[in-house]
Amino acid sequence: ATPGPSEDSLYQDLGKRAGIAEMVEDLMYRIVEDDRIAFQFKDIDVVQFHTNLTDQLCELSGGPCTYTGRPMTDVHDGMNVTETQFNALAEQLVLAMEDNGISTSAQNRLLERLVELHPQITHR
Ligand code: HEM
Repeated sequence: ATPGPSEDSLYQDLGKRAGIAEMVEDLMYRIVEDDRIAFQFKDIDVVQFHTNLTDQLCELSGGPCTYTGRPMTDVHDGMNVTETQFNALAEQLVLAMEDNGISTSAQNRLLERLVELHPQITHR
């Protein structure tokens, strides 16, 4: 879909695909240090996860990317992701964005779009 002006500006504010890739890398280091969620990620394909989450956030923010990973419901199926775990990941994402100098406004705009995915991720 053609991005509207506000979506396009979120993509810019996140530092385009390179900025998003950087913050996703930082997020991954944070995840393995967070006892609330690290266990869920112990067997993942790190490169695949990094590429797919970066593309997803790029597309979601209005950038010229296409997410080619699996549907969110399929990916998180059988993980029983709790509210606490979801919030822990969101918290680490905020801290990763903070580390990368992303404005509070851009952080909140991205979180708004991620909240829409919440039902597809938790309690599956
Ligand atoms: C905003 C919340 C979240 C988003 C946007 C998200 C998005 C994604 C994406 C894009 C992938 C890659 C899919 C693929 O490679 O096909 C993925 C994989 C994964 N996610 Fe999430 N996720 C979220 C929350 C969580 C939470 C809270 C957990 C657990 C605590 C979790 C656990 C995992 C695991 C373990 C994988 C790897 C699965 C595999 O490769 O088999 N996710 N997620």
